[in-house]
Amino acid sequence: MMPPELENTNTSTTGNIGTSSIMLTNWTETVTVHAEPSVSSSINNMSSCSVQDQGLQGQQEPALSRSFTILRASLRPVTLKFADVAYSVCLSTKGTRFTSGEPKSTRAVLNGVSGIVRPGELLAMLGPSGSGKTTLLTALAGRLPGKVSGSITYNGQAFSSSMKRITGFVTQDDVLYAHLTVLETLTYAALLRLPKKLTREEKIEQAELIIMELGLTRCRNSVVGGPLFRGISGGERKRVSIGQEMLVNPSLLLLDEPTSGLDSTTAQRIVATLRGLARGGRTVITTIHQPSSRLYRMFDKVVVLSEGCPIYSGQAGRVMEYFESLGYNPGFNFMNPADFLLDLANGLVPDTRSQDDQLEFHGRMDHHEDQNSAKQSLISSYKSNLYPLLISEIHRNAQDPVLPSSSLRGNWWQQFKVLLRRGLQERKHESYSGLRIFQVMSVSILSGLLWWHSDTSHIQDQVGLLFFFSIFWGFFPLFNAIFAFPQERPMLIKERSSGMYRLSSYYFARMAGDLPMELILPTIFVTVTYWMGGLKPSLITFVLTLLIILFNVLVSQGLGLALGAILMDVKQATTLASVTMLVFLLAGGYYIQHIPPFIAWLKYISFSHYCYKLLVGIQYSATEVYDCGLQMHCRVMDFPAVKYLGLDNMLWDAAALTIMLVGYRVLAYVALRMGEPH
Ligand SMILES: Nc1ncnc2c1ncn2[C@@H]1O[C@H](COP(=O)(O)OP(=O)(O)OP(=O)(O)O)[C@@H](O)[C@H]1O
Repeated sequence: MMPPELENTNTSTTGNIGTSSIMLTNWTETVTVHAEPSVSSSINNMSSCSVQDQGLQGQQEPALSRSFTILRASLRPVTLKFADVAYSVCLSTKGTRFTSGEPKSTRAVLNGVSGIVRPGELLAMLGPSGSGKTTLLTALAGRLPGKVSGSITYNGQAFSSSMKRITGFVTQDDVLYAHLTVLETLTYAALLRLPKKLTREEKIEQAELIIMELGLTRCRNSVVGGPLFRGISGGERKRVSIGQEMLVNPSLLLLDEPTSGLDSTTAQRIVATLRGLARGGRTVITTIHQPSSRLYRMFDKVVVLSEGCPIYSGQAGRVMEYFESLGYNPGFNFMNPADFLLDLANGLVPDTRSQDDQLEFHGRMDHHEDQNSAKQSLISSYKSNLYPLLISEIHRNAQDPVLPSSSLRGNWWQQFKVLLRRGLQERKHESYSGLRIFQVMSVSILSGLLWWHSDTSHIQDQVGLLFFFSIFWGFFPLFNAIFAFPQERPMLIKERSSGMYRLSSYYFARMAGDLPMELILPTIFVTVTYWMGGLKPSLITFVLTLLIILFNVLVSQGLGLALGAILMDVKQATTLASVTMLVFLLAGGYYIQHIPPFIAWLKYISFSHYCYKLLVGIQYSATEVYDCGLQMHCRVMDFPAVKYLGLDNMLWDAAALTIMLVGYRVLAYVALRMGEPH
């Protein structure tokens, strides 16, 4: 038996591209492409066969030609080799009602998988559901948490940050911003990911080209949509996800089930596009569930998995020959090779004693023992026939070009600006929502009416209004900020895993993006309630009151961001925030003035306490008096609620708030950084 991998040792790169004239299917046209005779030359001459070029051929615009030249220069051929890849997951150790106290166990998800994919090749991973395709793909993308044993090399090197930047990874679930349109989604991706040598206009033009290339023109201005409101269709979402990765012109492109849920024509077009991308000098790997024979013919190589073990790894076109040589024959000629492979991976082997009788073949489906022994036999055939040759090929010292370290992204400031603009656009519905404005306005008018023109003769009421300011503007921003990071987590993981931007530029853009609304609403609130409530009619006191409340808002927002980033779970974070705010409310110094000493320290960790103290401190001067009954005047500073606060050293209170402002935000950043997958 001639092993499929070795028979074509040299054809995978040079042969496939070299001699054939390939048909590259575009969404709008079909172009015959003549490929070049070697990988290096195919890359140098990529303009003749790359996908982007098809759009360019018709347009010939100088800006596009320039951007294309830069993109072409940024393409680095990647030879991916993986040998004996194994991966296990820890199963739950908790004793449940069904598994009372079972000892800790692990489960092998991948076991000894090997293969080679070269630039110019499209490799498909096939196997039944749960056979480990996604796990293998994630491992090859350098994104699998935990220890992966065996070796995975990219041009002979381990996965690195420069490799990360030239790798595109399309996950099975589309992670996209719901409120952005297709054009906005791809434009922001282009602005963030394309080399800094390109101008802004050139980057936008690349996004337009991808839209044309993927047949998304009709829906370019439609919003993507999410679970709560409808947007573009599932197939269009999938194409937008693929487009986002295509935009970076990745040298290595990995896709998890890019065709699932699509009609056969759309699926065919997507695979044709992938094949076109491969022929442009890229290394493309995809998992696929049930490809039609039309699709199957477009793959160069396949890896077939059965319960995490390989039963085949090599040339797609030689698969039938290989299994026939082992004595497995589908029985009829027109069977889709993919169906045959999936049957084999499930242990459903045709009965060789009566090959014509397909009823017999399917009649054996229920025989688990037979299936298991068939799988074992296929795995051992792989080990004895394919594995040794594959391993010697993997270890053969081919001249794998070393990847130069690249820094293609824009600088920190550019990333910050793009992320800020994208964030503002995505969240404008939320930030400027009428409901939120109504909520704040109604509370401010209602409290203005309740405290209508209160004066110092009702000092208890006035102090109560100041306490209400500190508490309301402690709660409101805290609960808004809690959602920020848990909601964005999938997007953050996806984009950070591909090295799209720095965490700090994202973090500062997120904070800056939230600021306008976080500051405008309390400003309106305080302006309305302050003057309606009859507080000191002094412009300076009003401005200082406003500044203290805005400061309090920022501290409270920082605490919300930190809780969200640490727990990354909205439910847990809101529970903890409610308890915290309740403690701050009670320990703030308004409701209880005789707190037992052993718990009185609580007020020192409460930002509402400091805010309240500062508000009272600037509202009343040391000599101010109030009408305390029987036509007597008492000093405000002697009023029990004010006296308890001790207003002598307010600089310390301002310093405490400043420390909290910085501390909570640093904490949020550190939590985000530590929560990143390594
Ligand atoms: N973290 C994990 N914890 C427990 N089991 C896991 C974990 N990761 C993977 N598995 C198991 O490993 C097996 C392989 O999963 P994987 O998602 O790679 O399969 P797949 O072939 O991609 O399946 P599908 O085609 O249905 O997407 C599955 O049985 C899955 O339940």
